[in-house]
Amino acid sequence: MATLGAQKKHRVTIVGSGNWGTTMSKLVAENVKANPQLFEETVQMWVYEEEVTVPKDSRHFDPASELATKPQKLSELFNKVHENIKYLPNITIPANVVANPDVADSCKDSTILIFVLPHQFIPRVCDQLVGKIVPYARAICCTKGIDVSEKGVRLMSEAIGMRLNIYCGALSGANIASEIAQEKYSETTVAYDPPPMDSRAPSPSGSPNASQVDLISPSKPVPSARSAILQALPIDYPPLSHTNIRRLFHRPYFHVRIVDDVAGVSLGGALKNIIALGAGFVDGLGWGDNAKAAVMRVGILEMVKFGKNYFPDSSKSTTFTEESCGVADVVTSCMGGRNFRCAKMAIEKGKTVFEIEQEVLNGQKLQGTSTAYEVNEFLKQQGHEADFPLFTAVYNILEGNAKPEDIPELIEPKE
Ligand SMILES: NC(=O)C1=CN([C@@H]2O[C@H](COP(=O)(O)OP(=O)(O)OC[C@H]3O[C@@H](n4cnc5c(N)ncnc54)[C@H](O)[C@@H]3O)[C@@H](O)[C@H]2O)C=CC1
Ligand SMILES: O=C(CO)COP(=O)(O)O
Repeated sequence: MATLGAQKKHRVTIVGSGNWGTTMSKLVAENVKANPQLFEETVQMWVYEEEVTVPKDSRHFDPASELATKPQKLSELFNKVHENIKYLPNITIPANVVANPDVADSCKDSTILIFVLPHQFIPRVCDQLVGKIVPYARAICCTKGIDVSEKGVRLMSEAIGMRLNIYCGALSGANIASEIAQEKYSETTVAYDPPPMDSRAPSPSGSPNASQVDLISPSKPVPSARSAILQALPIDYPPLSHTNIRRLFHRPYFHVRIVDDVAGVSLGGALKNIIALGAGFVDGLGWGDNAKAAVMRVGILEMVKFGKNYFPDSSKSTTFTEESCGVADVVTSCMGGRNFRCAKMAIEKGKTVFEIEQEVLNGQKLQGTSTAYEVNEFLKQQGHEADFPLFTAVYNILEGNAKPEDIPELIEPKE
């Protein structure tokens, strides 16, 4: 690891390289370059390897050349042309992002792991990292989804943190990746609130220094199970204070607000994808903006209720209303998100959302479909399906048990 005198620098890995993952690599790479006292210049990006063929109109290759016609490994092509031609075409990514197809190698020695994978792949990828990362690494989950099992519901940040024994915060907001990649202004919400650590790990370079402690809310009790497994960041690293976390993500075109409500931020991102499917269904029927607004209103109420009911100690309803990760993300997702667009197209073309996803997304993944199933499985476990009529209606439409035309009746409060 590179050092600056006695001070080490944080090494950053982006775990994921889809549409948002690659966009995240761009903005983080710009920020590590702008903050060389805090971060190593090279940003690793784990690429789920696949063979790709360069599009005929690619700006990088002569269409007649062998490279333009022969399938190539996505990671190798990325490192050659500094563009993810499959998941974020026509956007140049800074040269300090290095694509790496080996997930353990990409995360080795990194103190900051940024997870940006479709949520269904998170458990398997984390399992490959167990025992392969530095024990005091910190993670931020930019994935939108939840983790449901017979034991109940967990945030993706919890799924990551518990598998890897590290602290994991969350980043979520009204963030359509292609707009951010083009440096169009948007806001986001970062929740970062690791439990306070009593002291920093022993360091050869000196005793713990209060100004460098990376604790954020000293007033919060440390849950004993978590404090037992979490390791303090060694003193010779810059603290991961809110200021430094903000330096990692904030750009002139990407404004960051930091909060401590990891549950609220994570739930907003996950649940809005179900609402966006509902909005797409009514838009696909040609019912117009009033119908869409009705679906959004009911969806927002269910989102707030879900947090209150199932994460009562950790989520705050104000996060949904005041921060980008709540109502604002519902709005943008119901106007231009992939879940909205695919649900709308499914109704217009008389196909299922799953078929449309395969046909039009070129490998990108919807998160609303699996989240609707996961939320429904959890609500069934609780016997609470009727308390969340929109979430239940979206699930039933996906399953073929209800029609989009039934939505007004399905979401009407029952006597
Ligand atoms: N694209 C967007 O506008 C935004 C996406 N997000 C969230 O970020 C997360 C990641 O989404 P994107 O980066 O957009 O991905 P994407 O949907 O564009 O791409 C799918 C990704 O999954 C990878 N993949 C396919 N099979 C895999 C496997 N078996 N194991 C591991 N990876 C595999 C592909 O290589 C690709 O990188 C999702 O939870 C999404 O909701 C959040 C904000 C904005
Ligand atoms: O999360 C997003 C916008 O904030 C992107 O939503 P989609 O996955 O529906 O495109």
